[in-house]
Amino acid sequence: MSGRDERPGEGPGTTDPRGVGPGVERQLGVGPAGAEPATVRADEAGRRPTGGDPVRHPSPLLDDPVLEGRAITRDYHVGGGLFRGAKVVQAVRGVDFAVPRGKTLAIVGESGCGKSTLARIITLIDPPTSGTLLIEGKPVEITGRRPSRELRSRVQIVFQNPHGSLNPRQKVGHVLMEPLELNTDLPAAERRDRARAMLEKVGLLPEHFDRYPHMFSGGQRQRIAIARALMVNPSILVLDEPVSALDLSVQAQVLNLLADLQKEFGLTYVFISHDLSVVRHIADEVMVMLRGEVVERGSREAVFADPRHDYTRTLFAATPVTSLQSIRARVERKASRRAASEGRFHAS
Ligand SMILES: Nc1ncnc2c1ncn2[C@@H]1O[C@H](COP(=O)(O)OP(=O)(O)OP(=O)(O)O)[C@@H](O)[C@H]1O
Repeated sequence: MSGRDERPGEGPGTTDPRGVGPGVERQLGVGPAGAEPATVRADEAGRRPTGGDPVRHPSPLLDDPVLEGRAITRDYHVGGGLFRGAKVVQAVRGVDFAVPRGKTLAIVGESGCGKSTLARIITLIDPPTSGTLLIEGKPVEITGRRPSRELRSRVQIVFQNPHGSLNPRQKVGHVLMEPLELNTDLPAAERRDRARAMLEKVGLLPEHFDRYPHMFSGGQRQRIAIARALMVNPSILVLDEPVSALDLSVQAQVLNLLADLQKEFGLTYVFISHDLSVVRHIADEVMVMLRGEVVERGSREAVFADPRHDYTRTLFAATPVTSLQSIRARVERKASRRAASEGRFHAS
């Protein structure tokens, strides 16, 4: 999704990474003359609102959801000053979703459609302006108070950029143990054991505990970020473009790892991506967003086989959907071309 880096250590309960947290927003909310803020859609390029009900394909996945959103809306108040009212940007509008345990909901849509905003709401970083978020069947209160430690540990997030999301000054062991320090009362020895075991779960080695993030490749760093997210035993993982900063062959490895971890821990994923090849590989359910609203939703098979909303069709037409096998084949072709040209170089 966005190319921006998330700050290290950011997690549930912190303010918005762009610096407009709920507190600041409240200050911006009312202009001096008490005028109502002007309300605009997230997209201000003069395009028409989408309107209408979203296309809903029949979905077998909606029973017993572990994560549910009902009519979630998020407004941001921007601009304004002493003599001007703030403008309200509706980043997310009336969004409903439901994901059962152990399944993957993919959220797709172009830049600015509200994917990150929704991710921050689901991970309890940012409260919705209205609507209800339910985690494991329990509604999350929007009271302005920080959600409980227990609740925050149920949902964790992995960001796009493994370089930006790991503190370069902290050893991997520290990076992994930090969420346990913040969210649990586990003794230090147990925290260490759990961190070493988690490194193995994500395909790294226990001795990597004492190394620094810069000593790892991009794919390995994303494995570290995944391990950190799993340290507090979450039931839901929000994966915000988790492989888009990686090379194609590494993408496949990380996606396979995510699939294995999902099976092993019964994890529920919310997978945010603009890459339809990846979505086709990993999603059970697909939700297409446009300008803050859901325009189409359904099982992966239904949405890919029969996209009904004009926007979904345009999105699919603009992005050729390739299978992971064909990505791997492309990578292998590239590698063998490289090997052949190196051979020529050495022969000359
Ligand atoms: N903190 C904020 N303050 C003001 N406006 C914001 C804020 N966060 C998001 N927005 C606006 O809300 C809309 C949705 O943004 P969001 O980042 O959720 O979209 P996105 O689909 O994740 O886009 P991208 O893929 O580019 O990150 C955009 O118009 C954006 O400018």
